[in-house]
Amino acid sequence: MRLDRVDVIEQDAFAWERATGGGADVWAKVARIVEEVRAGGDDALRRLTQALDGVDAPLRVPQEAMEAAFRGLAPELREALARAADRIRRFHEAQRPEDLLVQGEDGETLEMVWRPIHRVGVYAPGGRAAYPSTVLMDVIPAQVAGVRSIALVSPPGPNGLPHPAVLAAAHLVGVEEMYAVGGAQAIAALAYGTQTIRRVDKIVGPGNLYVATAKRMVMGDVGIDSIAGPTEVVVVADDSANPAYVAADMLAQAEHDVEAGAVCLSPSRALLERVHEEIVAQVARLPRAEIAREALQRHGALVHVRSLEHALDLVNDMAPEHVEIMTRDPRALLRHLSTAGAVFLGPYTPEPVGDYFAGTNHVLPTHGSARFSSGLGTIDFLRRMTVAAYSAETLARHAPYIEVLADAEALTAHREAVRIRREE
Ligand SMILES: NC(=O)c1ccc[n+]([C@@H]2O[C@H](COP(=O)([O-])OP(=O)(O)OC[C@H]3O[C@@H](n4cnc5c(N)ncnc54)[C@H](O)[C@@H]3O)[C@@H](O)[C@H]2O)c1
Ligand SMILES: N[C@H](CO)Cc1c[nH]c[nH+]1
Ligand SMILES: [Zn+2]
Repeated sequence: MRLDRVDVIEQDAFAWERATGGGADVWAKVARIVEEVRAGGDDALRRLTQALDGVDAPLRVPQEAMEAAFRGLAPELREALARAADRIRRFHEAQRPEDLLVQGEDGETLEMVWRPIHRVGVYAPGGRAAYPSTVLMDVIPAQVAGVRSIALVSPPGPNGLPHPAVLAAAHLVGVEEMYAVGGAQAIAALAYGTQTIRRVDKIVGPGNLYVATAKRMVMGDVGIDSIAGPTEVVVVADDSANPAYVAADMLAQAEHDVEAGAVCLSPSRALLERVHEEIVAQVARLPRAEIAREALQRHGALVHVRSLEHALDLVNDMAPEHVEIMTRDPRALLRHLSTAGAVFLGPYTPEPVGDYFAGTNHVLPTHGSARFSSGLGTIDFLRRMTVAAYSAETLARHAPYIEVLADAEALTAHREAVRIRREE
């Protein structure tokens, strides 16, 4: 999107310039970092932290540092974090899935039971901004699921420790294991382990392109939640929308990162022109104006669509992280919407309510990965197992069919494992 003149484009000309998801350069750089950590362990981690974060910091964050940061927190921030934590906990408790038991017609029982993952690594970003809210979003669902071992990583600031608000949030939710390391090197350490950091079973949490690319690279050796990279918002608005609200919400995501994306789709050209004016006026007042401007220039668009239905078709193709619907009847459009990380309905549900306080999770799939994955939730920290139990009578009833199927695959030992029991 251009900011120096009104820039509204037609639907047919729209191709979303979303963050590339890394590209060959980022992929190659991240591959080098991951290999360096695998081969060099703690020494490599500290070398990379020195090179990329400009500080040589001990890896383990002492418990006292978290406690001291919590004690030093401004009372209003402490209260806001505590209230947000309660709300996030309640919504994630409500997500706990039930075990399933099916009593089969031949006497067998078939179950599906949920078990927590043993050990998870969670990432809280800390490069361009500090994210204490992400500590809550990562850690609380893991605790609700019953995960026994949680390792939190976040990049160090100039004093060698993560930002005080991140440390304080970690103390608030009872984190016992934290490391001052960020970027791709932190993801590699969690995936493969070092002398200090024990490897985990799954890594969750958002981050910049380096973090998101590293998660893609280690996936398979370790579980990951989703590709939660640079943030994105698509606002679907009609002529009843307030252009100042639309602009404010686009800027709220654009200020995260030059790779962030912000798009408005509307059948009203007049609204889009007003949104453009508002963006130009509002961005100038932001401390992070430079980041927001660059993000909008790279990945921003105001798109004139044929109808609201067409707007939703486009959204379902884009599969963005966040969708806001600011129309006369937002709920009526919801049933046409299938593919987004999180949805915010109506003029009084700006996306930052979900970033901080509603109780829904702000760790969400980006770069089109909402096509196949969802935002972080309690279920991401659980595994399911099926359980089958037969009696002798049940086995006798099923054996003829199993034996025929085993013969068809020429797997004689399979047939014998069943037949041997029929002869008891
Ligand atoms: N999708 C989501 O759910 C979600 C939620 C919150 C935040 N986010 C995103 O998280 C990101 C936070 O980014 P950030 O940069 O502020 O913090 P970050 O912690 O993700 O990244 C900082 C780290 O990146 C590494 N790094 C920086 N430049 C590098 C380079 N040139 N080469 C190699 N490594 C480098 C450094 O190690 C640094 O510690 C933003 O893009 C934001 O939009 C996404
Ligand atoms: N909008 C970001 C991605 O969902 C999350 C966030 C954290 N703090 C502020 N915003
Ligand atoms: Zn945000």
